[in-house]
Amino acid sequence: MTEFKFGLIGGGVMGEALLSRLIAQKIYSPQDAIVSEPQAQRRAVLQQQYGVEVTDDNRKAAEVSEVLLLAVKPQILDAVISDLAALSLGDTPNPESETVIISILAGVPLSKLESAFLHRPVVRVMPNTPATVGAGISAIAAGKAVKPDHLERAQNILGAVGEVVEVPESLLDAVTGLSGSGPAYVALMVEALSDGGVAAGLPRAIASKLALQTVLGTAELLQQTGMHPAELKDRVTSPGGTTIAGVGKLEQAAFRSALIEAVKAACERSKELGR
Ligand SMILES: NC(=O)C1=CN([C@@H]2O[C@H](COP(=O)(O)OP(=O)(O)OC[C@H]3O[C@@H](n4cnc5c(N)ncnc54)[C@H](O)[C@@H]3O)[C@@H](O)[C@H]2O)C=CC1
Ligand SMILES: O=C(O)[C@@H]1CCC=N1
Repeated sequence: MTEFKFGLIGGGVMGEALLSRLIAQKIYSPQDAIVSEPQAQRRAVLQQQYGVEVTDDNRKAAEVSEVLLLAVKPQILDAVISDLAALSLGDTPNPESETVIISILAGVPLSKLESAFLHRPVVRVMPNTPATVGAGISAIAAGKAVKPDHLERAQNILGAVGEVVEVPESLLDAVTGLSGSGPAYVALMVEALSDGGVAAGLPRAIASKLALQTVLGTAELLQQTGMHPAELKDRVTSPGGTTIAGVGKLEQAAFRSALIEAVKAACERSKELGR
């Protein structure tokens, strides 16, 4: 039997985001990766695009993997667990050859995964879609059976797609509400800024370019200088000028409160999904 090293269960949006970067960064070669995905069309895309082996049999992927990444929706987890029930998953006294299970499922607690996978090493992770271009950020929490070698394997994988922070598991729902879901909030903002530019008379292509680069450049400036966002806002707002007129409108529309509430709502939904 072929020995794979990286098994992906669920070749959807986030699974592909991680897979694509791991292959591009040569963390795993296509021959060392296998994806289990029930949709034939998705299997064909993944096989064609990345040269990986594909299957519709979760057990096949799990059996041959040193790292098994679970990337299905939380609602599908029970089906996956029953597929993988009783698999030995590298059952060995040597922790180095034991399969590490990495779950990126929003909300699903380590305790559920550990009891389903017979106390195997499980790492719970919340990544985000900028992982596709190596600009992701993942928060990770290690399960009880995770040894340093296992954690290193998980960190190597996530480190290849962006930054990694370790947090207590109790904070992962909050992470989900902020950085896991955050790319959608930022994408809405870029789209709305572009719409604003069009409303003010700019051609769409120029408005979109200005909107995107403004978000990118502002993030870069804050990161490189370590400046507090409030200080940057103060620097941009000239007395009696244009920016304070715009900021006034944002405050009137409760822009900041909307973002705070969005993060809180997504955190709550993550908790619900885990119940
Ligand atoms: N999309 C995102 O930005 C992020 C998603 N996540 C988590 O990643 C997981 C997947 O989310 P998405 O990629 O957005 O969803 P998705 O729906 O794009 O991908 C899920 C994939 O799993 C496949 N699937 C369905 N049943 C299956 C089964 N029984 N066995 C194997 N595969 C099966 C589906 O066909 C689909 O391709 C979720 O648990 C989500 O919480 C985490 C961080 C960010
Ligand atoms: O929307 C979701 O449920 C997933 C988890 C974080 C981002 N996407």
